[in-house]
Amino acid sequence: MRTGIATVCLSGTLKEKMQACAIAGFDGIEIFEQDLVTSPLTPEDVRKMAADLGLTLDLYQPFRDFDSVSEDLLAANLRRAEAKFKLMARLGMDTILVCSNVASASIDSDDLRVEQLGKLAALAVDHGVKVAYEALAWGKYVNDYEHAHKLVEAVDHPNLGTCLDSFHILSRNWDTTPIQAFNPEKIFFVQVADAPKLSMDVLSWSRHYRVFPGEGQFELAKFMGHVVRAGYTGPVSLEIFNDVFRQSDVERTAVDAMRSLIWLEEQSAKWLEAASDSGVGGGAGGTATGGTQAPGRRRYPMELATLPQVTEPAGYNFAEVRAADTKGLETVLGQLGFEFNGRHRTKAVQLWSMGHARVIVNETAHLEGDTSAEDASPAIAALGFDVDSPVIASARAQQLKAPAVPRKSQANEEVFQGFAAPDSTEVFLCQGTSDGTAAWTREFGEGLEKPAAGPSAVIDHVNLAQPWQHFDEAVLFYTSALALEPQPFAEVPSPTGLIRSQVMATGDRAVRLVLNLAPLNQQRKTYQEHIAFAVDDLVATARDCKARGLEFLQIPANYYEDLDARFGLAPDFLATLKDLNLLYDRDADGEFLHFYTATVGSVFFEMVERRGAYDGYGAPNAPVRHAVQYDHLQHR
Ligand SMILES: O=C(O)c1ccc(O)c(O)c1
Ligand SMILES: [Mg+2]
Repeated sequence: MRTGIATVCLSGTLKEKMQACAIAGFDGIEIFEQDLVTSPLTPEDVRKMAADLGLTLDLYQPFRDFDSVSEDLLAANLRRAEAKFKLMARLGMDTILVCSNVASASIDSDDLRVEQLGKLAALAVDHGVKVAYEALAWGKYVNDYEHAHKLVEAVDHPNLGTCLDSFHILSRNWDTTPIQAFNPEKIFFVQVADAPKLSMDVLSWSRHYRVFPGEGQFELAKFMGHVVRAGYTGPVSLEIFNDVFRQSDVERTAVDAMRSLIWLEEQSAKWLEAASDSGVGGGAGGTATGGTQAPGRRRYPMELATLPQVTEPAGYNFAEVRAADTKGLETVLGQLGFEFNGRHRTKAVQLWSMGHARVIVNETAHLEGDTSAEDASPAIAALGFDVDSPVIASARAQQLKAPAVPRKSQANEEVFQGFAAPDSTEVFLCQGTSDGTAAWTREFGEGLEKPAAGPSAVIDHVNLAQPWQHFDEAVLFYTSALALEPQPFAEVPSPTGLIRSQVMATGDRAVRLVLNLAPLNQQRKTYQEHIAFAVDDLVATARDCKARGLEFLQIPANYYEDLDARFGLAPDFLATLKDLNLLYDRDADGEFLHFYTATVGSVFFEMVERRGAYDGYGAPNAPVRHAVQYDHLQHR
């Protein structure tokens, strides 16, 4: 699959954008007109720079408001087009995107459009240009890709084809199945964009909320499957208008973009395989030679590369918290009922466990070198996940451009494969055992081969605060590299604003990772993150914790009045909840009891009990937690 990206996706100057695209490994780019118009580079400079960087210049865009106009306007539009065709010759580009008219269209006649697009195609021949006509979702008369394609077919000119843009198609809920019957020679270009499903006008949605594939909710693998079945072999190019990407670090965004295409390529191949297995659709493609598909699979002209295959992780192996001064953490873990299992033979780390929940306390400060007080305070540094094959999972992550973080180790010590997540949390790939133990724990203290005695517990979920500019990147990262499935996101009110909360989970919920968008204007170090442990009997656990002197997050009395109003709880039970600062939720699936500890550095802990098939996180209680924590921060 040939990869591309429109310069409009990225921040910086045209030169910076082009360099970032080359570094990220794109085959080609779309030049968004404004990036050229505002650039000090001559078209010849751009052409040379692209050649030097190994980038093809695949599409010049956009050319607006051409069709459906009066005679006078058509003449002006053709003159305008000719100027762009000449410019393209200097750039060494041969394809231009013409989008359907949104502004000056005054005549609703397909016959007229066929005539006018025919004139444009005839002019294009003289300049060696190909015109890719795109139906904008908000086009005045042409806003449906099948309509645009029908016009192209009617013109029937070798220099006129269509541009398929997944956003315009999927935002309108158009069925993509007809694409597979398109003549591939008439598909001049394919643009892919994902988006969260929002209910708003489609223009604003498109201009501000597009995201890279895998970061939104569109069925892009299916869209691509239909494109591949048609027999299309041209570039698959990202065109993402997004307010955040446009102000984020350009090289980093380009890598995020590339990751999304690598992932989409794999997902498209999988979709095709599954669809042919289940006999879904037929399609026009499938006669071609070449391709990297495994034997037995249907072959298509577009080659789709695959990745090392991973299944979802089986569970958390450990969570690691790092602090220069570990006293506060040790105290809280002890009060929660964790057992200290000793220090590592060679590293400055401690192991604490409770049932199958393992917490590593790393005694080295967060950053090496000059460490500020905040960097030295406790923070979640790493997560270990049980996977079938750490080597395969690591290979996959690295092919998805995740930076590797090899863990230093000595002879006879388990070597963890690891990589850095977008928020710099280290993700380690471990091999769990069926009884829930971990072999590496023998490297600690006296040797710990069986789970510690005491209450059974597991890591229920981990909640990581994500810097605002990396949130979408993180969703794609955990989806693509770790096979976690994004759940519908929620917005939680807090005193510092609405906090976007996105659960990433395995199908069996053995791994639940909650990504919270940290409020604006806060440094990473002041984000609060937490690890939640599930126990069988929360009330008993809370009583034990209280007896050991644990500092609970204090829940306001108003909360319990509201709880009683909503659920009509038995007075004894309500009194117990209130006495122990427990929170409660209930839905059709079951009940949820939980409590939080006070915060140490930027970390706090949660204990939960899930009753029945309760699958949530006590969402109605989250605003209470945020408000109390905010209050504490103000007074500390
Ligand atoms: O928002 C727009 O105007 C616009 C322009 C060009 C495109 O290819 C597109 O998909 C949207
Ligand atoms: Mg487009």
